[in-house]
Amino acid sequence: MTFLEMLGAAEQRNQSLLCVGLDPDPKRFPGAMQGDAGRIFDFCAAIVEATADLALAFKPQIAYFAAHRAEEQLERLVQHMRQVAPHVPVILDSKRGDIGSTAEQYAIEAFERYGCDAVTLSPFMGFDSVEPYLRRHGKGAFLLCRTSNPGGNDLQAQPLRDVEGQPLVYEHIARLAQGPWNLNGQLGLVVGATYPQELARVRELAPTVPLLIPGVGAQGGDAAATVRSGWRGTRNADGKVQSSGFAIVNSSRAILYASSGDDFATAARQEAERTRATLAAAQQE
Ligand SMILES: O=c1ccn([C@@H]2O[C@H](COP(=O)(O)O)[C@@H](O)[C@H]2O)c(=O)[nH]1
Repeated sequence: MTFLEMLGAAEQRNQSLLCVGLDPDPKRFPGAMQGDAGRIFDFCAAIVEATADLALAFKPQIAYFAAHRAEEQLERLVQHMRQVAPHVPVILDSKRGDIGSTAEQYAIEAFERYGCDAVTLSPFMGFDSVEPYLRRHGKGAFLLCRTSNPGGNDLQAQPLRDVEGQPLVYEHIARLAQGPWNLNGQLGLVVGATYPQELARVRELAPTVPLLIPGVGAQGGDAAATVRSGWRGTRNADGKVQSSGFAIVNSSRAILYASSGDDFATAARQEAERTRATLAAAQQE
């Protein structure tokens, strides 16, 4: 199964646009786990188990593992996801971007070492830095396009004077992903929920690629506006997904730390259910 086939199947099965982000910060762990980086696997596994039937995708952010020398726990976590949620694709958020020979190694890291289905990439170094991932049959890649942070506009909203029509940088990235760079048909874009107008513009320029959309929850992005701007699927009269719109709406901290008590997994499930329902309601509008 390709990444996009997995995504479509997960959307149907879990009736969800919600990506559960895994950003484990031991300082925020509950009770006896607090401050213990050796419990990263246990914390994340509990979240995965609690949300396996609610998630369209899982997105571990590699920095939260590497910072605590917990790469081996990330390996175990992805294996655990395959056991308890084999239908949910895993997107490694590592935002890699380097020359081709180094990119080959990063592709091995994402797809072989960790066994993920997709990876996030910076397009800043150009096509040859992205190509090694695109040569992987069925594997997904998401290019940073219009990111959710305030500084995203510093570079991404600059006009490209030498390119026809003088598009903004993020508009150019969207066109490349929709067209010439999309070698294996599995390329997508990262666009922040915090900028719904830019999200709508990216969707206009790249109507069929998957959009990974962080920024709802802790960053305050409007979940309903995100669906209106970024989702292009359809539902039948019963409300079931008919064709996938490939909007993958990520929330990390709001779900992970919904409670600081021993009920953290139950609270995470409730927050994931709430967010999934908000997204689903907007799909009916
Ligand atoms: O533009 C971007 C790209 C990536 N991220 C990542 O998504 C999550 C967001 O976490 P929240 O707790 O839901 O705010 C995090 O891993 C970021 O590294 C992003 O926020 N914006």
